[in-house]
Amino acid sequence: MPRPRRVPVIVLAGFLGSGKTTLLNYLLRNSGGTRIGAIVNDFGSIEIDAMTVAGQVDAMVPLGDGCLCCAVDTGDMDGALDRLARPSTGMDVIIVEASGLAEPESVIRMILASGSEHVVYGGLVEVVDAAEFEDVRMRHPELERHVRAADLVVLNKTDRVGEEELRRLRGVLEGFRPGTPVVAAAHGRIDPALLFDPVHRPRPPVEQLSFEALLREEEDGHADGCDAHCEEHGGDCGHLHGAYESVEFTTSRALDPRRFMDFLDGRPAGLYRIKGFVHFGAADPGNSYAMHAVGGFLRFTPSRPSPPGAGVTGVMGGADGSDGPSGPDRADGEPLTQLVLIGAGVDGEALRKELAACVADPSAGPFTEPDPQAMWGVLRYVEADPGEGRDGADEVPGGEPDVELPATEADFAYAYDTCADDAYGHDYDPYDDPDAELGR
Ligand SMILES: Nc1nc2c(ncn2[C@@H]2O[C@H](COP(=O)(O)OP(=O)(O)OP(=O)(O)O)[C@@H](O)[C@H]2O)c(=O)[nH]1
Repeated sequence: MPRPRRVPVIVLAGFLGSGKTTLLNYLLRNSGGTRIGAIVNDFGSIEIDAMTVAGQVDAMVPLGDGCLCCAVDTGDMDGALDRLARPSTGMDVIIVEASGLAEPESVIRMILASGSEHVVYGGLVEVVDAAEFEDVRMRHPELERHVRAADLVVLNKTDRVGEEELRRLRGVLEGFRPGTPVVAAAHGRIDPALLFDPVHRPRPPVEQLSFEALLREEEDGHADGCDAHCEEHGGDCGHLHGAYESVEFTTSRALDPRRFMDFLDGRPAGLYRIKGFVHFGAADPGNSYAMHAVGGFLRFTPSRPSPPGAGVTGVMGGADGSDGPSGPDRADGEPLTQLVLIGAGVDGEALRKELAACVADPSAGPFTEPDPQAMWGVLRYVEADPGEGRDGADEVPGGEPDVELPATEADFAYAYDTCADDAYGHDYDPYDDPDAELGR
């Protein structure tokens, strides 16, 4: 009897904010005819990554809160794999996006141990943030182990470092495990054939997987999720997520852009990652923003309106034809602000209070006159979605965003364009530019 066709399962890992979701979305947009199923594991109960991926993928299963690698009960993962891989779905490949704090080896072990006869482990892709790698590995040397376990290393965010630094980093990464391909990329734009067509891969990942290393760890008693191990070690299992906590913040009321920018400017050093969707109500009624902070990096991306009828869960339901980040909405169609903040040694309660203090004055209704000046602080960090488009056709950094700007404010549009032109400069300040000040 012929063996059933088995769908390769690729693990996409990398530290917080390194660009996993960006890369996944790029692959989804540029997959040609390949049918991709995605399993997304968010660290934090608001599934921001899942929201960003849904709508672009053939089938997506969010695995929700907490680190996949900690799950003692692997039933969710098994169920998701089996559902996505069963022959009736016609799936060609499944990508598991691990949380930014997951132990990739644990996730791999889960896949290897899967009871599903329809899947086969397809390799580990480790995404490395070129701009943050050295700082992060000083704090978390275990990152080196993650890179060593990879079958393909994507050195992402190359646009944020100079050529010399890039060469140096490439050397460092190649040195961890000589022979493992290191691919440089900006905005996760790698050749999908590196992942989807094992025949054309530089090295077949399944062969490259170090079963021995995994088995050795298993013998060391650190293989079935980390909970028991964590307990034994007083909560410190050496896994990255042991030191981190996530804080969620949701409000249906608009944020005041000035207060919110003050909050971001003064964020505590341990608060490494913030992601989610923000709306500023009267200050900018035409737009909601996807926002990302990674270390000192901050970006707002105008998000597309949710598809009609998406309701409270936005685009979480799966393929819906939209092709960009789309924020969550309340049942009445008004946008929601939803943020996940992830950090080490942060005071969650204090952060929530500070964010609550950023809520705009309720007397300013959602659609009163826009206040362009209030938005200037935000606009300094706005860029169009650079991952947009297929095959790089319209992937001009800082290109014209596909969103409606406030029609009443030509000045606002001018400031917006000018900031967007400087999307990668980080230091453009409309306050310093007399020409930009009122768009004249
Ligand atoms: N400049 C620059 N920014 C990038 C690049 N890749 C991703 N980003 C931005 O980095 C931020 C984080 O990217 P994500 O793809 O969400 O990172 P992630 O690894 O999925 O994040 P977590 O799931 O929180 O771990 C977003 O603002 C991205 O637009 C890149 O190559 N260059």
